[in-house]
Amino acid sequence: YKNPYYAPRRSVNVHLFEWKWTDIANECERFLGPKGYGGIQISPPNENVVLWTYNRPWWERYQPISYALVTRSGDERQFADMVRRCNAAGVRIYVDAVINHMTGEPPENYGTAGNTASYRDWYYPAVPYRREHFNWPHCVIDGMDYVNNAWRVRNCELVGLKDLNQADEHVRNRIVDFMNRLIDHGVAGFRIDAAKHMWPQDLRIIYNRLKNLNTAHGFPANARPYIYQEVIDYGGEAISRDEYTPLGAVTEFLAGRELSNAFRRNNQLRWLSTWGPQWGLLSHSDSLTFIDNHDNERGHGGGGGILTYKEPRPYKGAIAFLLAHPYGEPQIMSSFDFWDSEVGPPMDRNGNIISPAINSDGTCGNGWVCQHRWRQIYAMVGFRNAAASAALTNWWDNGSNQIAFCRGGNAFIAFNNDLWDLNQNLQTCLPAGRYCDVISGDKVNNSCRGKTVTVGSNGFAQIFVGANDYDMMLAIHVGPEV
Ligand SMILES: O=C(NCCCOc1c(-c2ccc(O)c(O)c2)oc2cc(O)cc(O)c2c1=O)[C@@H]1CCCN1C(=O)/C=C/c1ccc(O)c(O)c1
Repeated sequence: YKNPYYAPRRSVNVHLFEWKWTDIANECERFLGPKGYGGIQISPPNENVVLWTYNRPWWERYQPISYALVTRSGDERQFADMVRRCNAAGVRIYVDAVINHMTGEPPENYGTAGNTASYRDWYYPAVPYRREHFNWPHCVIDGMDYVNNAWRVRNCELVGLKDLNQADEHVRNRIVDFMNRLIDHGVAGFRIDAAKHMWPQDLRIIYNRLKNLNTAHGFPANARPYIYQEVIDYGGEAISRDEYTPLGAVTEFLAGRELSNAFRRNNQLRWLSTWGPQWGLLSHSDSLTFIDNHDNERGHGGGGGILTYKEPRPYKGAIAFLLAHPYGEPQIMSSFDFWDSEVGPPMDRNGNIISPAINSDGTCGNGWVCQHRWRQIYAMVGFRNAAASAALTNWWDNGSNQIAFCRGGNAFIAFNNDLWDLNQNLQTCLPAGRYCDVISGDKVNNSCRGKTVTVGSNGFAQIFVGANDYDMMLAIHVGPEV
């Protein structure tokens, strides 16, 4: 970093949903590293079922066939190259681990059509998994089980997907071998898909058998993989995310729901002055936060009403708040454009995924949305890095939807979601000087493409955010973004 005392932590993750490994490696070097992103969640890297009958839906990657590292995103060599190049660019790789289940009905493994008693001996020969490695007797989770039968949610099939028995030593060892091979390649951690559907005590045993991170990739000695567990829990279910927080971090779905509500004006922004555990959210160190994810951007996961790229202005506002506030470990969704909840990534007629095109203005084409390349979003990554561990101070609000706060002496942000202008002389907590509003334009060679803010010797500045400005926030900060 330019100022040695100033070591902002890179912390923001981006979910490069359905991206190919070669494209990710390029994106690490040409964009994510330079912009200060901390990590990438990649799509499941292991072999999955091929569902042409549904025209290659996005969720086919959540139906494993084996733990071979071969998918439409690339093969094991390309995977290893991506992890090496991204680590070298300062961007960590987190693997979406689908270890609760395998595929739906394994058509080619059936003895006779639908007669479950005649499964052939080998189910998934490439692992191998056999009949005894799955939960029996056969049962499928139904809606009411989520509310009143924790046992069935764990031991029955999620939408008919063959349900592995993680209490079985052979199953544990196959899963651990798979995850340790990824750790050998240099990954920094895992998203545990469908964690709610596995017993915490089995997960604890599996996590404890994982290797320390690979020091050959720049991790300190004895570093443990960062684990964040997908537990969709809006309350009212038989299973609580609190069963999983002793094991690792948990996806905090309430963050996206509450901030979507607030930035849709269903709740005034002023109430966000107490944002964090006081809102019933997980404790800071347990909480992987996001506005939308691959599932609820399509309306699944019971969220509904979640802000997505389809409503850009409030979406950018909600993301800016998520990144400006010190609470939680935030993750940005980076989507492909979709028109129905099933459609998969842009592909050619042979089913090969089409790479994102990078336009001259830095945005993406070929059907990729690339939210992580939106100026208002990458600017807030730089803001969060500059804010580092500084506390939230000097909260101001106008009693409704105009708010502002400092991050110590490092950064200042103001939001206006009211229907009238914000025009106030506010304490920015920053040293005197001229600052670029990084939301309205990039800072290029010490000149501002967007608004300029002059901070006086008392830290105060005239802050203007018009009700009809292109964006609803203004953000300034000191020091290097990365
Ligand atoms: O209508 C569907 N599914 C039923 C409603 C969503 O239920 C699913 C949940 C789910 C939903 C709500 C919960 O409270 C919960 O504990 C789990 O988690 C999954 C995890 C997987 O790895 C694979 C899946 O197929 C699912 C799934 O279908 C369509 C068709 C099949 C896949 N799918 C989907 O919609 C696929 C959704 C999906 C896929 C991957 C995910 O990580 C995820 O969270 C959802």
